[in-house]
Amino acid sequence: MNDTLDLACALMARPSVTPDDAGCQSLLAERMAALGFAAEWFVCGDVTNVLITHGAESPSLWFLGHTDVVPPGPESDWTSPPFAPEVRDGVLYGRGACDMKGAVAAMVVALEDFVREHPDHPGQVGLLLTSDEEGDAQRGIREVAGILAARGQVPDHCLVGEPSSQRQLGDTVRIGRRGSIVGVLTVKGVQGHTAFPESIDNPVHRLAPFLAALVERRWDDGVDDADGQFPPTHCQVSNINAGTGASNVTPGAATLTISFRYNTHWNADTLHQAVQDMLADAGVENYTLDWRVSGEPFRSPAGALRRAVADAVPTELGLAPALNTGGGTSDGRFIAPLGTEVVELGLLNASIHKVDEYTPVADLDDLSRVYRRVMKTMFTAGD
Ligand SMILES: N[C@@H](CCC[C@H](NC(=O)CCC(=O)O)C(=O)O)C(=O)O
Ligand SMILES: [Zn+2]
Ligand SMILES: [Zn+2]
Repeated sequence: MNDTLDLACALMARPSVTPDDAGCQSLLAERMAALGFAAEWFVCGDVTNVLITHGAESPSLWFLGHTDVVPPGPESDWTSPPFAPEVRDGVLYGRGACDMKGAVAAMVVALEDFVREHPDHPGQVGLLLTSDEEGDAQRGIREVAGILAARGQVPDHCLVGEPSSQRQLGDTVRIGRRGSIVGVLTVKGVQGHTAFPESIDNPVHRLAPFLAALVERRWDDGVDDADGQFPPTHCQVSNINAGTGASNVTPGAATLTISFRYNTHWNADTLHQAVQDMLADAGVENYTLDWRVSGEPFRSPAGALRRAVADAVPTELGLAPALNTGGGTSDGRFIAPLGTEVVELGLLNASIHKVDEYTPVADLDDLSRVYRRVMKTMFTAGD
């Protein structure tokens, strides 16, 4: 019997593609109610959020996770069906295995074990879940954080379970995240016959010098200051679209999607301006440029949670984690601005969003033990 594995499988069997929670959160809330946890629901449109807590005082430590998963793509590409979790050679396969139903199961089992052992613990432990982390993230933790902040109900510490580990469970802990913005640039032109260049205006050709400059640009050298480090800012083209399909017709417009991951040298406004300046330098005039800000960079100052994690990982897993701000962004970006200490530790990230997503089965219990030790360190004298 492996409680963490069983619970991970029960969650993974529910096809909770964003924003559908598919009953994952009520499964957890009902199960944890048996140990005296209280649940508060935040249903925001088609997004389900829940805060499940035990204890009512300060200090508070909430785990933060999501029950939604990205779409699996064609099922025929998977070795076993994405929503029929399967263990092969000690590895659990299925959508959500590492991102992040496995970590949610580890959190729940850790919380249950901790409360069973310390029913009268000081402070508050909890679990905040959303079904809109993988989507546009408007009505998930962003909205709940606003509601809680208005009430003054802000956690002191928050442990996010996104898959931070690279090669070995616990080798990487996130202590902040870069900012993320997406720009959609549409360069306008005049469609026409390729044999008559004098009567056309090819937007792909207009785009080319800008694209070359964008790809070449070194935005900064990263940040290394008293508050910690950030990797360099970079920009990736994620989509480029133009053309009618015909080989002798020039397109009327070309569209480029660019994704910036940036450090504190920049903010959304300064990046917008920098891209507009580059467009002007490249002679691109007839265009539209729409931006979506996913989140500004954040770093969490060192506190009791970071110390507890930095102690729990070597104690339980026998290795010292690297502390960094790499990877994508996370829902921690909505919690950190409340003044909460945010630290992130989760499963291996090698297969996130991929076909045949997986996690080693042993990592589920190992992660749960780390989470439990963090609570013991923070709320009891430890063991
Ligand atoms: N869907 C939202 C937020 C996107 C968040 C996403 N985060 C990850 O993939 C986490 C990976 C990791 O743990 O490193 C991202 O960074 O794109 C949006 O688009 O705003
Ligand atoms: Zn995730
Ligand atoms: Zn994800």
